[in-house]
Amino acid sequence: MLLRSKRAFVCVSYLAKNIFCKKLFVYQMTVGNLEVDPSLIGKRSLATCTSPPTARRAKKPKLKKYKAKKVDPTSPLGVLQFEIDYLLREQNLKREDVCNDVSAILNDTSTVDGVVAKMYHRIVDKVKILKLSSNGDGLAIIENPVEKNKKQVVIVPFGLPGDLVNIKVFKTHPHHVESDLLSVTTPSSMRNDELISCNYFGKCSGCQFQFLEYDKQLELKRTTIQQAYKYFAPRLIEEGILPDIGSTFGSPLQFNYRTKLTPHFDVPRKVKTLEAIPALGFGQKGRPAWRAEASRCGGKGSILDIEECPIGTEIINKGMKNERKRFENEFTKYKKGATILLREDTTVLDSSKDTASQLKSDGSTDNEGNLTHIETENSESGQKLSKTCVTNTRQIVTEYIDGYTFQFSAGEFFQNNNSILPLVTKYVRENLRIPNSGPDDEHNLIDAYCGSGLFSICSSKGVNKVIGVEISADSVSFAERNAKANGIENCKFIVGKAEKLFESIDIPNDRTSVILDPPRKGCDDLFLKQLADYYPAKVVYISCNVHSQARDVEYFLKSTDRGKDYKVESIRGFDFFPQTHHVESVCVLSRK
Ligand SMILES: C[S@@+](CC[C@H](N)C(=O)[O-])C[C@H]1O[C@@H](n2cnc3c(N)ncnc32)[C@H](O)[C@@H]1O
Repeated sequence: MLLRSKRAFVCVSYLAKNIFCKKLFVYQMTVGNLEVDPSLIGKRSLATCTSPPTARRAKKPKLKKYKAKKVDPTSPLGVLQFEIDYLLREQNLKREDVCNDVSAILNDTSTVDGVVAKMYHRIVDKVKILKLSSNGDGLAIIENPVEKNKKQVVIVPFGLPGDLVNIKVFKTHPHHVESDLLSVTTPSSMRNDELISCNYFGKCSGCQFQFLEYDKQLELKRTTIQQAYKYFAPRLIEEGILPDIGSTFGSPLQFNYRTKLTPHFDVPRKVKTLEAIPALGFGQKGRPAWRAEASRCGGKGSILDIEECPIGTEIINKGMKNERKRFENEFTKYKKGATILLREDTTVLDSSKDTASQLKSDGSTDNEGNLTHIETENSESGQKLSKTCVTNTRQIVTEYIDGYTFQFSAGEFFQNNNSILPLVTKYVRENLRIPNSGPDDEHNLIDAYCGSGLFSICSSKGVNKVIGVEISADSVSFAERNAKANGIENCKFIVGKAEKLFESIDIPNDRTSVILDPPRKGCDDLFLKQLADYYPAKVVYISCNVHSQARDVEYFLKSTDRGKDYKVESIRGFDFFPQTHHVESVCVLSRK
């Protein structure tokens, strides 16, 4: 009866060192209005029982232990730890003020379904969003529902600083909780929901910023870079040796720019044959309720069923439509989940010839088996172009950038927003110049992490020698082919880890600039040490993870033998991914 009325007697067994002296405390609690001795919670887990304790010696319950996963500090979860610390400092709080009793939730063996979890995972009204994380989520401070002297740091996706919101907390971590945004009661001055152009925005994990004016997005990305250097290059900040972070370069296209999308689907384990078509699209971000439009779309699973993506290019969206149709007919063949590749492929058309005869034979086809293509024009050169959508990872894709032709395997790395690439390659080229050099002075380039040769080739004019190094043999073979196809003879490419470069380097360091464009995890210390020993005239470091870039720049300047001889000339962001939180950062280093 008591249980029905949502009242339970919760026994908190306080497992002190001396088990014989174990005291059993009985606390009466009401779900959502708990009266418990807070000093007990947090020390041991809560165990519930429906009958009063007897004199018999209770069996020592096995407690589940919370195991924190090791995270790379420059990964989103790692960066969040810095963001929490900074937020706490601003709010005059300490880590211990916001720690959650995760083991109490883990060991919630209540017969009244998850009593402890229910206390933590509740609706909270009128939450003021204080900050934005680098992941594009709102951050706020709320009361701890169990330990009344404590608070909680809460992550609110789609919450903007200044918003007053209602949320539902659904997951507890040691020093933060996750929530869904239920409604915005008072909007932030930054928020303009009328700008949202996608039905799935607010539910899909792809975009975070569609409700922001573009200038505001660029400003926020600059803040992300500033914060990243604060967290990961504190010595450089303390010494005041970093330049102001420049304004972020915008993307010429703010929608329809992504030349690659990878929708996916899941097949539940143990299902032998699928009976209904699974959702095909992108990951869902929690269970938000703040946008009625989004709530109606995409289904309820962890993968949203997505028909169209406004940041994808036109041909990618056509390809997505074709592949969804094909999936409708073929889904029963799949035993496991999979990812579908959609990659834009471009052909320059000879206007004197028939278009159909110039199209490549492979690519996404419509219901009737006809290759789907669109015809368009290069706004700069006026060339007629045909676009198709490639779905086979091994197929060769062509892109035209800066007047050069690039080919690569559809499944290998290539930048995803070709509208911004001419701006980026120009900026990199200009910043590679060695100060006080004349046009006839020797100038060489090293392109570490060169992929299929984008920066090597776009910077090769007027340069004596370019050496690219790249771990993927496939990408290197394309880099070689691309140099040849563009009539470039001064580029040489090496397969291997970036540091392999220094094994047999034959170009003078004083006349050499280095391009670094590593993957998200950044450069290895070994590579940075060898780079400093090589002592190049300039370094241009391009990064898709400004946090690992900041860490590497501090390491290079402060922990390598010759790093102290360098200064940071400039740091600027490039917005490769409008509407999302991502930002690319370019840092230029030169000798003092
Ligand atoms: C961000 S991509 C840049 C590629 C190229 N600069 C571009 O813009 O197309 C990073 C590249 O580094 C390569 N890579 C990853 N780890 C590497 C390593 N240890 N040494 C050399 N290359 C590596 C990847 O295969 C990938 O092509």
